[in-house]
Amino acid sequence: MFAASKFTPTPRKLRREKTSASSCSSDVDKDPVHVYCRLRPLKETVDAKSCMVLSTPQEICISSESKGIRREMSYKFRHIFTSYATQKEIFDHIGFPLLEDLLKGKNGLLFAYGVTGSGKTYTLTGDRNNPGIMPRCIDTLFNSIKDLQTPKFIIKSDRMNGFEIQSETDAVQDRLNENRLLRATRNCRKLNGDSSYFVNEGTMIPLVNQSNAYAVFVSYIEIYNNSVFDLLDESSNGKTLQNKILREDPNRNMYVNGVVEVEVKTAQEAFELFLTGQKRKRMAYTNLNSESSRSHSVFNIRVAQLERLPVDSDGRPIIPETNLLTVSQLSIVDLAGSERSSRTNNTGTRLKEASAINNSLMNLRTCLEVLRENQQTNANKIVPYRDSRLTYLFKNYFEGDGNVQMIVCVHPAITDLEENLHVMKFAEMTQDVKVQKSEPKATPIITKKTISKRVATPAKVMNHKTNLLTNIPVFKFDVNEIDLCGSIINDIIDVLKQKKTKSNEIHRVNKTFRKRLVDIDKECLFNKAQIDNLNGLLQRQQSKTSNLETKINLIETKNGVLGEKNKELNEMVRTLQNTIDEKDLKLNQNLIEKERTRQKLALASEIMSQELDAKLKKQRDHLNAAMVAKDMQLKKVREALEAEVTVDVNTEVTIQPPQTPKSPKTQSTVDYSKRYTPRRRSKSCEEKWLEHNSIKPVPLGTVLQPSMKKRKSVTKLTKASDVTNPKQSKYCLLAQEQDTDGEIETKVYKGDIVPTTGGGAQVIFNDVERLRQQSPTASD
Ligand SMILES: Nc1ncnc2c1ncn2[C@@H]1O[C@H](COP(=O)(O)OP(=O)(O)OP(=O)(O)O)[C@@H](O)[C@H]1O
Repeated sequence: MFAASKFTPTPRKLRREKTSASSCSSDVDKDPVHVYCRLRPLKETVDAKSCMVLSTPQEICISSESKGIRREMSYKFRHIFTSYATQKEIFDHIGFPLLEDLLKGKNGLLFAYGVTGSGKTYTLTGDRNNPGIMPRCIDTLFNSIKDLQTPKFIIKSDRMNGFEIQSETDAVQDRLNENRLLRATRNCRKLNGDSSYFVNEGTMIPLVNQSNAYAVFVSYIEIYNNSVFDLLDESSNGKTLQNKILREDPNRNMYVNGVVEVEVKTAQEAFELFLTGQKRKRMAYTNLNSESSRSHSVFNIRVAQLERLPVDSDGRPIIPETNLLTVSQLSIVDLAGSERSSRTNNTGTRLKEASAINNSLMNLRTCLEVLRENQQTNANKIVPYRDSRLTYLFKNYFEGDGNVQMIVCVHPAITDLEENLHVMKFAEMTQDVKVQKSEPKATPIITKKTISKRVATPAKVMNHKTNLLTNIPVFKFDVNEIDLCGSIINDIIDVLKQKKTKSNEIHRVNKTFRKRLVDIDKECLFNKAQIDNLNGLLQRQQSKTSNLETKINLIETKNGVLGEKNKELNEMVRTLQNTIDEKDLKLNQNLIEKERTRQKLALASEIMSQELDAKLKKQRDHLNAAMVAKDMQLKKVREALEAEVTVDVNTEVTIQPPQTPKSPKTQSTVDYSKRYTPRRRSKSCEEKWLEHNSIKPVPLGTVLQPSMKKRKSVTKLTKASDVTNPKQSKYCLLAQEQDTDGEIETKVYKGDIVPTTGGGAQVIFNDVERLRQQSPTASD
């Protein structure tokens, strides 16, 4: 980006010497940074009054009142433009001198600084009706060099801050290529008539060196979020612009690597390019400016000057093998406005942009402060140019390779006061910084290719010879040694041949070297992109690894805790296992014991069952015998009853149900003891007696009589139903006999009639009453 010429690298050492020399040089060789101030008209929407008054064209007075305290401050600048100042006035004061210097081969830097919306873009660019400094510079430049321009592509940018001079043949070839490209792609560089900024007021620089041929190149870059982008880069094809890197050339001049530098031959072409770049520039709506620049933009105009080329008989230029090339550059920088987020209320992307803008402006301020301190106190502090792209790109200017000018734009409303005070303070301080006066530097350049045979003319040959004959050894000869002339001429021819061969060889080597350099540069870019990718990958991997490590640590800690728990549980399991084993053992023992007991019981039960069987058999036999005896007795009782014989009352007559021997094996076992349990009749139930008398009983004649309310008296039991009648529940048998005294004794045998299962009944005697009459007179 900075003026430089190839093939004449200044060693770093020399450069350092120069820097130190410059620092020691007297103030006569230095120029202070020229700072101008421009007040813009008050915004219509703001009803605030202006808080600034011009005391003189160089001094501005700012008054403010806060909390009842009135403050007044004044700032001095090289010149202050009021809000009535026209764009032309501004150009005449600032742009014109810069342009003059540019055509004299001197570099210049003009930057506009100020709060957002203060009129920086307006001042530098302007609008259709009021073109700013930049379009006026372009216009004036082309007005001045109109007929002094080199044919296109004679001087060609190598995109590494250098230029090369081409032969006319190569230039023609390039021109054809360009035309072909324009036709094929309808490139936006093709003139489309949009000359929004085109002004032609005919302004010209008067004393332009007429013996030089000029070539003008423009480039347009922006620094957005501290990254550099080429606004004329057509390769982006509407996609996102590629981030460019800043480099130092062999002369330690900063430049944007690979930036597109377009050679323009008319002002209109330059405007077209500017508009193309402007469309790509990042602008956005903010609370304070509807079209706020979100980046710093730099429009570069480079002028390359060659000694005027001779022309052949056809009027075509004759390109010498070497020539002095002077390159100068004017950088017009539209800084993004400083802004306070409290006023803009920016968020998201806008806020990020604002932060990048403020950071780079702050760094610009720091650099200038350090520079001033170094100059004023002879200190040797490091100027932090590298901290932001903006300052790094322009470091050469501040170190003395160009004229630096600043225009401070101010909106004089009270609302902007606080921010304006900061701006003014900085601007005033900047004036104290002194910059080495820049001098034009002409660099010898070797033509890229040998002169085309087609354009060779005697004039050219002469020129060619003149160049080649420099540094040729001097051959002296005497007229007496005229014979030697032939050999001397041969020697001269040899030397010339050698020189030409060498020159050709150098050119070839040079060409190869340059090609290699370009390749290396491309490789470097590619490698850089790859390194960036790899770095990104590495960072991602590193963050992944650290995440994983954290996870592993956590897992290990958990694992340790779980291991401890596991140990405890294992211990518990072992204890429980032991308990289970012990219990199992006991259980087994119990089972064995139980089995033994069961076997014993089975044996005992077998024995008992045998014994019981034997006893049962014995009892059954006994009962059978008893049954037989009973049956016999009953038979006798029946016979006795039937024969109306007196029953032996002492014998209890019981009709037993038939007894079946109990056998455990017989299923139809009947529990007769239960079945034949005498049923007790309810006492409330009235008892009915069956009174069994003799045919003619003797009257009882006793005071007490047997208690039988209801009775049925019979003398003979003829049929079973006499007894089984269910209404009768009591039976009594009256028996009378005479004792030894001749007294009649009546015995009443009482019993319950109990029904039997066979449908019969049995009488169970349970009471005997003896009734007897005794005379009180009878002797005992
Ligand atoms: N001197 C002036 N005369 C008339 N209009 C002006 C002047 N200065 C600025 N303006 C107008 O003010 C508005 C904001 O100006 P401009 O865009 O130049 O501000 P800026 O400082 O570049 O802002 P930012 O830093 O946000 O990009 C524009 O509409 C512009 O036309």
